[in-house]
Amino acid sequence: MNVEHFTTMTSTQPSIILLFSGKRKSGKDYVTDVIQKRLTAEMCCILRLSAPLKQQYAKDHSLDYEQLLGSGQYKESYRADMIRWGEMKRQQDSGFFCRLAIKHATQPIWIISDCRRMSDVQWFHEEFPDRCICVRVEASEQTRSQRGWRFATGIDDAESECGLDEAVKFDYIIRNDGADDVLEKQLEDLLSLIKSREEESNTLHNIKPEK
Ligand SMILES: Nc1ncnc2c1ncn2[C@@H]1O[C@H](COP(=O)(O)OP(=O)(O)O)[C@@H](O)[C@H]1O
Ligand SMILES: C[C@@](O)(CCOP(=O)(O)OP(=O)(O)O)CC(=O)O
Repeated sequence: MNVEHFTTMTSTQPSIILLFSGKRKSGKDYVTDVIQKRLTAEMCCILRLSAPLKQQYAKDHSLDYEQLLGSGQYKESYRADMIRWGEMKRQQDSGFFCRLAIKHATQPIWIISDCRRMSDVQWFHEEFPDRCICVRVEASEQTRSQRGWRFATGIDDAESECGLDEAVKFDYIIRNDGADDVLEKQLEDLLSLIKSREEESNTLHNIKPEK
């Protein structure tokens, strides 16, 4: 699909917000990177709820922020305590990390690549009604294990990994077990859904696309 099909919004308000979730090593970062490249950096930005969390946690504990953003063991070493700290902050203010994550976003299409809790999804639906698309990335435990996942008690059986397992109506589910052709077909379908929803959003919010 050519990105020319997507209108360029003149408003600083997003026209579409893609709320991604998925288990560890399901491929959230991989899939969202591909979609953002297809939509171009001018049209679409990836926003991580974990980024402001990791930034503050790294500052408070004199840790390497860049390594916490990575996918290695360094991050895993601090995951449990970051979860604990993050949940404490959310209990005080459920939108705390959401507001920080979107603070500097200017593109018309936002990808929130790491939703984990119902409070994350609810915040975006309440702040941006009719503009959210919920996407789940799924992979088998075998595939996830091949990508380096190992079950961790207190993490893989807790809210951080299970908070969106039920009671969420996903608009689209991406099966990401490694077959490139299967993934490609799904990405094309999702891009079509994004286009149609963006057109609906423009109409609903009466925002005229640039000529
Ligand atoms: N469809 C795919 N094809 C090839 N590699 C993939 C695919 N999906 C995920 N990966 C790889 O698997 C690992 C985990 O993916 P990642 O996106 O980091 O998962 P998550 O963000 O859900 O924890 C990464 O090394 C990533 O490059
Ligand atoms: C404390 C966390 O924000 C850490 C999230 O780190 P990542 O988003 O890097 O995790 P994966 O990519 O799924 O492996 C989780 C939370 O419950 O807030």
